Amino acid sequence: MEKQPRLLSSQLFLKNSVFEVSLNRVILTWKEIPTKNKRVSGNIHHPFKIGTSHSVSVSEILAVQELDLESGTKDDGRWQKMSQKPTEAYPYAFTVSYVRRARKHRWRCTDVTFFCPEWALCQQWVQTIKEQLAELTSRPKHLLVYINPYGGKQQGTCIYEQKVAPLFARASISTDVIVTEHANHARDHLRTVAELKQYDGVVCVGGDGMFSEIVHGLVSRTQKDNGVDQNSPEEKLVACSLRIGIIPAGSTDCICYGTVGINDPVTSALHIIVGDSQPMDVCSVHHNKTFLKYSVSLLGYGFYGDVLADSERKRWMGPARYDFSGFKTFLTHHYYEGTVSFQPATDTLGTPRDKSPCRAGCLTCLHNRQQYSEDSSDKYKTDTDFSDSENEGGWRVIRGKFLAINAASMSCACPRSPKGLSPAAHLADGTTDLILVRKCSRFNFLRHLIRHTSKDDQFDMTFVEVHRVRRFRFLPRHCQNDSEQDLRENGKRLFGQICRDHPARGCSPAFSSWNCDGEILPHAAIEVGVHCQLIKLFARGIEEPPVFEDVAATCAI
Ligand SMILES: Nc1ncnc2c1ncn2[C@@H]1O[C@H](COP(=O)(O)OP(=O)(O)OP(=O)(O)O)[C@@H](O)[C@H]1O
Repeated sequence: MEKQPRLLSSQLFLKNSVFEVSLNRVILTWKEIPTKNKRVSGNIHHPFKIGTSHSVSVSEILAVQELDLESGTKDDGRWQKMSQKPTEAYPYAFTVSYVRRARKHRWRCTDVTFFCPEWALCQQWVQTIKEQLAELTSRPKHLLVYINPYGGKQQGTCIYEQKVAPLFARASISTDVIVTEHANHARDHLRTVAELKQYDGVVCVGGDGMFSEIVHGLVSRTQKDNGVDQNSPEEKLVACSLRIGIIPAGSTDCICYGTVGINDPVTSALHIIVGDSQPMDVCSVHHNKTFLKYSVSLLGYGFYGDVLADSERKRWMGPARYDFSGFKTFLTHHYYEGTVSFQPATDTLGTPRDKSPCRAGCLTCLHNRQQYSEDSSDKYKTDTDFSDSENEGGWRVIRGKFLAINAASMSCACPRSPKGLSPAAHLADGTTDLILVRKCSRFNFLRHLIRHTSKDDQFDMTFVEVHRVRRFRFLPRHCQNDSEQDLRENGKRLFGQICRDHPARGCSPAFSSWNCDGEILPHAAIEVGVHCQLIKLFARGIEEPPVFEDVAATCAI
């Protein structure tokens, strides 16, 4: 890294020792100056403990504040007692609040207080650090916050007020807070009346459903403002300029887990404050040239659609409904016939079978984003006259009986399934991983499901195939010539008809439902296109754990 010129360097007092403290544009360091006694004993007994050195990246400093040693420190509008006694030689002090990495991707806010011999020096430090922070233009200053008071364990408001708002205040971020009053309140507000120009980002306090509302509101508003027709599947959508922050307060918080590595409100708040930016792909889902929904994580037909449809009918069971419906759906073992057509992602780095997952600063996403920009304009427009042959115009067509058809636009990892549905899927490479699970025995399907939680490759099975794609379509067998005015009615009719016609067939219904990021779609025949990096999150992707954490974990084993 290029050596940065020093902005300030002083000997300051901290925790009973004098430290050499220095600041450049990138880093603040403080290194203990060894005293004579310590040096002697250190050389003999603790050669590595002497002169302990700490450093913090300027981009991860939240705030700096001068302390009033007479009466305490003014923090978040409240006066607090000094925890450290000043010495006579160092009567002035300032506190730097910064991000400390804790275990398992957790971030915490830590304070360090430096004592200065002179008032002017103290002022100079505070001023210089403030100037450096002011130059970090990616940091938000004014945010629009939506809180779902009913998400997860109904703790959204409390989580925001107790854990997040004090951190925002400390970092001098102002907010306009809206507690939602009904479902789709946030989506509709964003889409219509929100004065977006005055904000640097939108924050949702809730779960994946609430995040989906924000995505729909923001993406729709951006298209409306730019005159883009969402109903046209071929239309290239305009990327949203505002970043989205997620404070996890839902039941699963899959998106937060997959973009930060942990569901922890304080960690997420700190990622927002430091102004992180993680682009994300968004899939648009259309039926019959009509826009249905956007999806950022999972589109699942068959198994995952059936589990969701069944669990929706059992809301009274609480979170246990997912286990119950999952088990029930596994036992029913329905398969669905249809045609899947897809446009494979060629010229892209990476495959769904890669061993390395998408991580912070992912080079695959960076490379594929460039590739996408270069060739998306023609690819998006050439396939409107798509025909149903085996390999036409770069499209592949597969007909069959499927237990599950899943499109994972990210790994879909969550605390329950840390690997996720497609462990090597990327957050922002302009593709989705299309996983086709063909009809097989219950035993084999169980083996496939179990592999999602083990180290074994869930795609290494004869009845499973996975393709990295830019677009795909699905047409259920029994409605290929159907206008599908009411899928569910047709499904019921066909289901009855098929059962009458083929009593020995096991009575698999003709249609499943699409599970679109946890919501049921009203149609089975859909067309899906991936829009590369359409949105940005206040996140940085999952960071590789520091080496010492790995070593510690290995030692623990
Ligand atoms: N004030 C409200 N009253 C009722 N429903 C709301 C309100 N605000 C938002 N919602 C809806 O509640 C649904 C669920 O919320 P949310 O995603 O926050 O929690 P969750 O479902 O418990 O978590 P997850 O989606 O992570 O499983 C969302 O789809 C959202 O549209």
